[in-house]
Amino acid sequence: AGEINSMADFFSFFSSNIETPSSTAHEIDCLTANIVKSHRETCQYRVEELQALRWKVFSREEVLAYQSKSVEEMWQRCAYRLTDSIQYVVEFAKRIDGFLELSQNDQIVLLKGGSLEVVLVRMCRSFNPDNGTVFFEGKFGGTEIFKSLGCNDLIASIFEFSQSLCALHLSEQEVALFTAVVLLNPERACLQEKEKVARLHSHVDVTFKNTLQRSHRDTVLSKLSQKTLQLKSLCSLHIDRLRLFLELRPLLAHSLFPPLYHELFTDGPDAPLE
Ligand SMILES: CCS(=O)(=O)c1ccc([C@@H](NC(=O)Cc2ccccc2)C(=O)Nc2ccc(C(O)(C(F)(F)F)C(F)(F)F)cc2)cc1
Repeated sequence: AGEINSMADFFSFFSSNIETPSSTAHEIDCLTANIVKSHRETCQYRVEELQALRWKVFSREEVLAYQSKSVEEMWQRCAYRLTDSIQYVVEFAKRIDGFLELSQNDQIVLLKGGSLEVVLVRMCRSFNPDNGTVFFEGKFGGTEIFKSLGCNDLIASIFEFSQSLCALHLSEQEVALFTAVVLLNPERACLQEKEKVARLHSHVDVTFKNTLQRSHRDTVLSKLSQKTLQLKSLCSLHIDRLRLFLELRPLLAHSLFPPLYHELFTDGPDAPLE
């Protein structure tokens, strides 16, 4: 142990031995309120809006029209839609207390690694489990409208994932906390201040677990950890398919996709998120 021969030693000894105080119940309640508020402000469509639109299902003709579109056009439409949703996730992240205090690099690492995962979790709110349809370009359609993408396995897995997530009947508060936990993942590669992200993550994780336990939904907790693994593989499958698509069309890539989509999902030269 360091000898205390001077005031400097005393302060260095003393400061290195203060336990970082575990967050108080008050801090946790503030964080919960902040995350739920941030989600509500950036969720893109409210659940009530999406449910009120469920009756709007694509007609046979509209389905055929989608199926006769080129691969390029369908990829472009999905990329634009996803980029739209990702912008809202970026805004959600920026409103989480502590996120903007992370280094710019770490903010980008967390968004590159987690934004699509958060979109796919949020997307389950626009999924109708009764007829297996998702809200896309103004109406509800099944996997058949994405046929010309040429990724039926990816689409099928995304729909299955949405179906299984719907079965958990997550409340908006649970979606807010779960997506914050997914986003603030300290295990993302290349984080500069891993401990800082880990502290933020643990605060949200504790909050999320407390919320579920208080509402006697502990079983959901065990299912969600398995969902997180599925989410990881789903997103890497999505990104692999995108890369495959882009590699076959190097010229199209830049003209076809919005810049943010490109920055997040290809390893092109990194540019800071606007
Ligand atoms: C994610 C947040 S939320 O639940 O609020 C929310 C849900 C659905 C959409 C939906 N909004 C539109 O369509 C916009 C609009 C409306 C009217 C005319 C034209 C345009 C939308 O974007 N769906 C949608 C489904 C599926 C996809 C897949 O790419 C994926 F992989 F994500 F699931 C696809 F592969 F299934 F296509 C990608 C996108 C937006 C937000």
